[in-house]
Amino acid sequence: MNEYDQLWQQILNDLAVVFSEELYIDVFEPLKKTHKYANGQIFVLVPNEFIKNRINRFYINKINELAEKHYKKVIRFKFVTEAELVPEETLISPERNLSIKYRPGNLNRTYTFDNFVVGKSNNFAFRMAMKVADQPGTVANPLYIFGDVGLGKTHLMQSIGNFILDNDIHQKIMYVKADGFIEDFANLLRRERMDDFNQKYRDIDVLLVDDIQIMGGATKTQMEFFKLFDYLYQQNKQIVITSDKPASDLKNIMSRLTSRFEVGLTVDIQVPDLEHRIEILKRKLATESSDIHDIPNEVLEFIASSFVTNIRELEGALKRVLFYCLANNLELTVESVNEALEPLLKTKRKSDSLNENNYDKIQSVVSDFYGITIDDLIGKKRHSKYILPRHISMYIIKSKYNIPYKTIGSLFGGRDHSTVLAACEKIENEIKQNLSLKIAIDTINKKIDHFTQK
Ligand SMILES: Nc1ncnc2c1ncn2[C@@H]1O[C@H](COP(=O)(O)OP(=O)(O)OP(=O)(O)O)[C@@H](O)[C@H]1O
Repeated sequence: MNEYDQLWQQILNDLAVVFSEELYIDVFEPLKKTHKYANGQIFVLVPNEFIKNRINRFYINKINELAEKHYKKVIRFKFVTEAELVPEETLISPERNLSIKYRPGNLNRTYTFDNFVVGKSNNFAFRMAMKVADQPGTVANPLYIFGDVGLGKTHLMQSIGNFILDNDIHQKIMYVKADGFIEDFANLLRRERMDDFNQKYRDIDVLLVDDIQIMGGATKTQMEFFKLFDYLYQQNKQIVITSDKPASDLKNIMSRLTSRFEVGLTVDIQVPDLEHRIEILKRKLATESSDIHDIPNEVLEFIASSFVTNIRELEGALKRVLFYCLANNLELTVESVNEALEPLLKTKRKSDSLNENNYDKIQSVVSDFYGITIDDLIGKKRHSKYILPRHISMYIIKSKYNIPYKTIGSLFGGRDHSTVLAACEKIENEIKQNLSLKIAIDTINKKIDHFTQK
């Protein structure tokens, strides 16, 4: 018996106690085995629509609650009839010629909830994404996911699409990067093929738009996107958007759009801590097709400590280590891994130390400009003569280097993510209304450019 059948058996035992014998025999007894497991869902085959509807209407919440109790992880049960198990391939027209990796709607099938490693930094985002996928269009619309580069926004967004498609293969999902949308819209203007455009974007159930910040400045595209957004929203079609910043921070995106983004639910993904990064490495290692499936802990720790802020880089480092050690027949030790990663680490060290020097320079230019000491700039004093320069320095570091808010916080005496985020937002908003502040920051920026280019 596999683990999903075991879990189902435990749930059946509980259901037999919770419900009357008559009901149990009618509804649950025929459902002996699970059919398959995919992307966080266990499928159970039911004999007919009647039983399926009965379970979905009255018992599904209890079943999922028991599943979480026994399994200790988020998992869902899905009850399907034989007729619903149409193989996906039969629904794809041959001319679409989709590769094995991609599914209808431009979805990358490798991005699933299953292989998304959950930790403190992404737990809330993950849970909300699961809820949205479970009940598209009803729980949170739009779902707005933001976070720094390479932290799993696309992965989570596409997991939603894959989950919905696993549930109902007839759902029409459309995943698009914002630049793809801009291009489609430009083609539409050139060829005046509004019907094609509308069919692609309006005749859908779920819209997933990645990296919305790229739409900044593309005013006509934004106007078209605004119309599309309203059209889908009015019909309760689920919309999911990702971005590298909160909606209120988006530059050159019209406010009627950003305010729409804020109507739903905003979740963020932070930089994972060391333990979480090691867990990600372990899970990636298990799926790598290399012969190496076991790496000493100290080696994993070494890799995870060297690549902190971007999971894409972390994955790349692991791949390089595996190839390098296999090709050179090396044992996986910290020394050989260091050797394998040396070229990557060298470039990283160079750019990190350049940037670190530049953060110092920014702090020193700002404190000079306002006639305060660096200690007061980064310290805890709450007087306004220190607070404004402190906030300005944080804002300038974020806008120049786009490093995580938490990292900026560490440059200012260990302040947390939300303090830095609030400071950056405050300055960003004030610049719009306060001309003298804008002039001051322009002047500071010129001085910084002068020093950092030396
Ligand atoms: N929690 C996670 N568990 C497993 N893999 C992850 C996780 N987070 C990110 N990844 C992996 O890291 C890589 C980068 O993730 P993804 O492309 O989703 O990041 P992103 O935030 O969308 O980046 P960008 O801002 O560049 O668009 C992907 O291969 C993804 O599978």
